[in-house]
Amino acid sequence: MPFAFCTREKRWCEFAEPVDGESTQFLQELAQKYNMVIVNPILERDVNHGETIWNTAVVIGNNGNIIGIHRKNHIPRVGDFNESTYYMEGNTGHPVFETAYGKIGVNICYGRHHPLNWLAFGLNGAEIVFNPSATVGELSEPMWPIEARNAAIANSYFVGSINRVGTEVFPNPFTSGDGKPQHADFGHFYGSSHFSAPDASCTPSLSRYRDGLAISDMDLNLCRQIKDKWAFRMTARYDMYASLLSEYLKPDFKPQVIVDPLINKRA
Ligand SMILES: NC(=O)NCCC(=O)O
Repeated sequence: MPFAFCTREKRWCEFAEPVDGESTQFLQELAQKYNMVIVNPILERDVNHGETIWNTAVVIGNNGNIIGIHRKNHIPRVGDFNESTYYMEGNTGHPVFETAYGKIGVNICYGRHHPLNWLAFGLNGAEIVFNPSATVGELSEPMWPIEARNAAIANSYFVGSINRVGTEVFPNPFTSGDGKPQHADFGHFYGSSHFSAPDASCTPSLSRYRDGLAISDMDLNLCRQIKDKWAFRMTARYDMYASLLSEYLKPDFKPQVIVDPLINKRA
């Protein structure tokens, strides 16, 4: 489907489909035929819950079976990414799917800006986290080579960064409350898909302008080897952060700031 969430027009909901809908069925056949695990990002319509719309990744096993789903946790409210008009934050947590080829998680698009989102897939044992994205150059390109690579290092797993390629123009111009004149062009989806590894290595990126297929070997033993070497999990001090977060969530939270009693002395 077009990445039409910029428009806020509800007609694009017509593209929504159930988890086992047309696109999943199409990919189920391919998964079985080619012995592949496939991540299928869809606009999900949940008919059992009042037609709720979600941004969902369906994970299909190499026997063509649906292993499970993950719903996007963090919904952007930036630039033309008016996705909150269509769906709410996901309710599936941070599932890791144990497949024939490894334990995989899916951090959907804007979730890559949230280090705790990456962490949670790691805590659940992910060996590869895929980040299917639709993002444009003007907004996020400077961040693109950094965030996933950093997540791979910090969490001792591989990351697959996947981005849409090309430009989309919509029938009706839209605005996004950012002072820019109305426009119908969403901007350039800059592709640049690649894989990052826990040892900080990274594959070359695919093109910014053409569709492509990235094929990469991944030795999943590297996840454990890097954990043994760097011990990030063992040195992480989760207890300290858990207690800070639980304090932070309280309405009467006071930031731990110690003011220099002499701060104004030279004024
Ligand atoms: N689709 C989506 O979540 N895009 C947000 C933009 C970004 O995170 O770069």
